Amino acid sequence: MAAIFSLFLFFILFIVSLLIILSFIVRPRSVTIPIKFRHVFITGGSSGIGLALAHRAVSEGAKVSILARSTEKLAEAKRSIQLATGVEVATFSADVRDYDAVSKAIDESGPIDVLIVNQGVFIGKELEKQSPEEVKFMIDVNLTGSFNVIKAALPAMKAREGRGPASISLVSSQAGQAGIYGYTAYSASKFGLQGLAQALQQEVISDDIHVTLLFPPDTDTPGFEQELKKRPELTSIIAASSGSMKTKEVAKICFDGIKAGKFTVTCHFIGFLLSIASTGMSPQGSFWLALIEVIFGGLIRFVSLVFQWQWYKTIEKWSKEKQLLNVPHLACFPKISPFLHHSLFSTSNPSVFHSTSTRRALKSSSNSRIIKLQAVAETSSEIESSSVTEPTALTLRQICQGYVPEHILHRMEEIGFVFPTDIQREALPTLFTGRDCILHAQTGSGKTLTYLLLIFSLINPQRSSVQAVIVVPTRELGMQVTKVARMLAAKSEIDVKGCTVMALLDGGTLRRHKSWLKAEPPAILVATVASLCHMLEKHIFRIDSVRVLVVDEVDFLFYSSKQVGSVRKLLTSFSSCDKRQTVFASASIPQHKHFVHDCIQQKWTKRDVVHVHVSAIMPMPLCLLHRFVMCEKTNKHQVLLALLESDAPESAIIFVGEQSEKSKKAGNDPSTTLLMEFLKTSYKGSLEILLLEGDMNFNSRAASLTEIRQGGGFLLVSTDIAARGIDLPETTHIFNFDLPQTVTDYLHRAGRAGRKPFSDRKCIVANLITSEERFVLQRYENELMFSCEEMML
Ligand SMILES: NC(=O)C1=CN([C@@H]2O[C@H](COP(=O)(O)OP(=O)(O)OC[C@H]3O[C@@H](n4cnc5c(N)ncnc54)[C@H](OP(=O)(O)O)[C@@H]3O)[C@@H](O)[C@H]2O)C=CC1
Ligand SMILES: CCCCCCCCCCCCCCCC(=O)[C@@H](N)CO
Repeated sequence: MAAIFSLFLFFILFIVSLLIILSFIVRPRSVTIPIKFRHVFITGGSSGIGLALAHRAVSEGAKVSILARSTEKLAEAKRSIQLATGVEVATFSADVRDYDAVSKAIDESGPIDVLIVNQGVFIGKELEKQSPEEVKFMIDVNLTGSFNVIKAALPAMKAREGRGPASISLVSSQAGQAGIYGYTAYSASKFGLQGLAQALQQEVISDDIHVTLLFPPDTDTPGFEQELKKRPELTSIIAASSGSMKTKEVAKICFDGIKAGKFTVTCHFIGFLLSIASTGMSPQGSFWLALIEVIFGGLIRFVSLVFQWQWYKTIEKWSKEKQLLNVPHLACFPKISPFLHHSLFSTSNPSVFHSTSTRRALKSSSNSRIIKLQAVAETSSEIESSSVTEPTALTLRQICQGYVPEHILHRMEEIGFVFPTDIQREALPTLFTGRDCILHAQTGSGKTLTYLLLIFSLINPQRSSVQAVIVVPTRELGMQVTKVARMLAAKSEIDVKGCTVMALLDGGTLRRHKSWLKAEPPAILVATVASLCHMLEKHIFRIDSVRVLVVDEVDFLFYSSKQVGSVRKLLTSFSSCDKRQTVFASASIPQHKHFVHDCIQQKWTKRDVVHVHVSAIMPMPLCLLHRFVMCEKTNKHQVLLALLESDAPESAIIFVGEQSEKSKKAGNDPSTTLLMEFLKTSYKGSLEILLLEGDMNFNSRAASLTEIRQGGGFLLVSTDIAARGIDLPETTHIFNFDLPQTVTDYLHRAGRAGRKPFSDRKCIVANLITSEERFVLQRYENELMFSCEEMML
């Protein structure tokens, strides 16, 4: 007992004396940096963390200047701060890479008391895939740019007199404390700040200037949103070790850290551990923290090794799966290799994540395939088909008999769906066995009817609960799906209880839907992601017991970073893949093997998900004539005008490329706007000129669409995103004012014309290209098997 007591006493004594020693030796001494009435200068202050810091500084009574490149974003930031606080900030447009410009801006702004070097760019990519320019860009902006800013500000900061302690703060990142997969250049640029800061602190301490390094985790800023679209999945998984935070929260913690004059500022507990694990020769002003570092350093190193172990395990797993997924793809086309018309069935590696390619025998009946698919249950499968196979004799009714209620089949035939399309013939038998499916087939191939028939085979109209949910990316597509579902569900006989379909789409009146959902839940719900999540988060209803969850245009949902988080939640938190049947539909699934793999790994679908791919071997509607005109970039407007006059379309869609980030940053008008202006002044024909843009708000999009539907011809200027899922059968001409970025985009665009039923009118797809673009178009021709003839004007 006495031994234990004396041991304890010894321990306490040890700690206390350590603390006393530390309290003497820690340097630099801690200070408080006053903010009120002082000049706070923030680089990158027009967006994200920098903007949030500016808000805080202003609200604490500082005189604030912000610097960034884009004058537009600066003006917007200025407006937002003025709106929130009534105070005007000074703005300076300069690129931190340009020392002279930065220096001029800083001189103009006056002596600085608190300098926050926050600008930063990040492009997460494996080094192998990163261009030397991108590497240089990150080092130049993040590291060299920081030197420029500090160097320009330092003389006046040092010369300030009697204004109390000053601060130079640098926004690093947790990726500046630990190297992270995908961040070679970014991590290097941010690690550089550590060296800069440590050395600088020694150089400026005698001028009472205190250096602070800030280490945020992933933060939901506009810059981060852009980054998320592209960064490797592994980067996201590893970065998830420390979660993500809201911009405001991060800014508050950082600002408090700056005021407290800390050298290292972390944003949460994991960040704190990380800072101790990576502390090295950082100065430490707090003796309490110094004590923790001394006592727990070793233990925290152990924790960091555990993290590393997890990361390396993940990386290993991914690379193995990637190899497995690279099993040669058994895609072959009957037209080219007739001997492969026999049923071909191959299992590759007997591993959990393997993908099996099956070839459809030309005349094998669908039933025999089900048996084959059963044989590989517990593995993901792939059904490949090309659209030039002979149609089998089975009708849609025969395929659906026994699964889909009679009155629905009856309605289906009344509406005119008698023979199955390829995707229906391929997918329905599998879907009826209850397996999850990825429906991968071109626009207009009948995917909607495919999943609707599955839904009707499963729901019980007597039950009063939401039994099927269809998630769509846009309101327009939602309305179309709802229309087809309602047409099928319409009661044909009095005694059959019809099944209700509700459209819960962005821009609708949610309040009315809320009470409807509560009082009488519809059997089928067609919803856009945002509205659906809103309802689920408000606990208006639940989707954990739905029988089927369909995600339509799935690639688009995942492409849009705004929606991706919500879609993931729908798939994994709000419901579980084991309890439902999951169907994904899309015209294009880039890297579909990866996608199948993700589905399984992320538990979006069950492990035995089937990828049904009706490949686009002859995807172009035959009624289309493809043409191109070669012209100079500067001459495109005139050429378009000439084409509109010579071709006299009944109705046309003019596709314009999405505006690049660069051009947006430069403050240019989007090309859609420019083209609209041009047409409005120069086009003398009778067609109504309309604009459809992806980021137009719902009301203006709806307005455009209604105008179109009112008949009369139209000239619709649109981007790819805006035109997704929109059906305008009157279209006779497609003008690719800008060449589409990908082959699938070409297909999507061209597929917008020639959809008017019973019309034998030839429709035109005209491409306005520069001579350099000729080979790109040629590639599309090869891939999609059409030929494009040159047109002379
Ligand atoms: N968001 C996150 O997840 C995390 C971010 N960070 C770091 O925080 C800082 C801010 O990031 P965040 O708010 O997300 O970024 P944003 O992309 O939202 O904002 C970046 C800001 O920097 C400006 N900027 C970019 N390049 C330059 C340049 N060459 N010269 C001058 N200004 C420039 C931008 O304006 P303009 O383009 O007009 O020049 C903008 O104001 C960065 O240093 C980043 O590395 C750290 C950890 C996590
Ligand atoms: C004891 C040791 C504990 C270790 C825990 C380590 C957790 C590290 C996670 C690193 C996350 C990196 C985020 C980068 C954010 C960023 O800068 C980009 N989003 C760019 O904007």
